[in-house]
Parts: sequence; C-alpha cells; structure tokens
Amino acid sequence: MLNVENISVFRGERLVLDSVGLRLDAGEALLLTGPNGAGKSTLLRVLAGLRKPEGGHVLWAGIDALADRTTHAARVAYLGHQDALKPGLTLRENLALPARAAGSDPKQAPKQAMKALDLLPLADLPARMLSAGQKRRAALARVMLARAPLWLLDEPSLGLDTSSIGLLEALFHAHRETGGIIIATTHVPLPLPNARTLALPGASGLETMEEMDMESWS
Ligand SMILES: Nc1ncnc2c1ncn2[C@@H]1O[C@H](COP(=O)(O)OP(=O)(O)OP(=O)(O)O)[C@@H](O)[C@H]1O
Repeated sequence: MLNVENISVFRGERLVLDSVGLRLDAGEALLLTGPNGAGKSTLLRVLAGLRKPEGGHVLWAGIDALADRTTHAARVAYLGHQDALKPGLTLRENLALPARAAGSDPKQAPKQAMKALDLLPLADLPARMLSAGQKRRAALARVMLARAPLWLLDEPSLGLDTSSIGLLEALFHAHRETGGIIIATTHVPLPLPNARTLALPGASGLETMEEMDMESWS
C-alpha cells in the first residue's frame, strides 16, 4: 500500500537520508529508530508531504502520493514534536476542528476521542492549562479524529505515563485492526506488536556534499 523508494534528503550541506526505502501493507507498523540527528523526523515530514525530497518516490497504492499534496494530506495524520493545540480554546473546541475537517460529528467524535484517551474530565479546560502529557494525549486524540489511514507519529509516547501508554496501545491496535498503517519514530519501546524496524544510521554513516563531489572526481 505504502511504497517508499530511494528517498534522499539534504539538510544544508549534509546528506541526511541516502536512498531510504520501505514498504508497508494495510495493518502494518514500522518503528523508525537511530541516533539524534539521523533523519527520523525528516523522513516522517517527507512522508507527510511537508518536505520535498531531493530524490525518490512515495507511492500510495501504486500512485505518486506527493504529486497531489491535498489528496495526500487527507490520507495522513501527522503528529510532530509540537502538539498543535490552540492554547486559548478548550480541549473540546480544539478537538471539534479535526472532527469537522474529517466530516465527523463535531460533538460526538471529540467525546469518543477524549474517552479513548482519558481526557473527558479536562474537556472544558483551555489547552494552555494542560500538562505536557495531557497535551500529548490531546494531540493523539487529534490523530484519531483525522480518520486517516496513514499515521505518522514523531515520538508519540513522549511525556506519557504508564497508564497512558496502555491507552496508546489500544489506540494503535484499533487503527491497525481496521487496516491502518503506523510509522513512528522513537528512542524507547512502543506498544506496537510485530512492528518492523528501520534503523537510520546517523551522520557518521553518511557523506557531505563536499565528500560526494570529491568521490565523483576520483
Ligand atoms: N532547519 C534545519 N536546517 C538544516 N538542518 C537541519 C534543520 N533541522 C534539522 N536539521 C538537520 O537534519 C538532520 C536530521 O534531523 P532530524 O530532526 O530529522 O533527526 P532525528 O533523527 O529526528 O533526530 P532526534 O532523534 O534528535 O529527534 C540533523 O543533522 C539536523 O541537524
């Protein structure tokens, strides 16, 4: 379903991703691992259509996914390092936005998502009053509400306590059960049974533009 071929990305002078490829079918999950700066977030942003790669293809059901960014955006639920909540709106109001965008009932769907992430008691608090872990759970509720088949999650368990990890496990399971795909970057174990792992090598395994030029002359 998702077929990623030869993705290469430069950041500044450095080749951060060098011909990265992966393939995932419905219901599958992939853990992206590697040292700080290895390019995990960069790859996730490329897959989300938020950053253009210098080379390679992202195919969804055999079609070039990045050719039409609007269509691709509807396939993707992206969780970055920032939780993307509007601080002055209540949690309930924050969650009504993605529910409406996904064509769901803006009252019922947020309620269900808050229930799944144990956020109902916080529904009427402004987002700025939530703790870091509560904000992370709210961001995961947004992911759930997007009703997108491809979840791209940058360190989804960051700041979560043990019981919240249990909620995450149930969320992941339900998404995969319905044929959803999950790609998550992480430095810690995640509750994704039978997930595959793609370990990015990090800067020491890659070359700079300068080194590449030198090689091409030799
Ligand atoms: N705005 C930027 N401009 C230039 N280089 C950048 C920029 N942001 C990140 N980089 C570089 O891109 C490389 C990959 O960064 P990226 O954030 O994808 O790594 P990561 O594997 O997600 O790291 P971490 O584990 O720390 O989250 C790093 O070497 C970083 O210095």
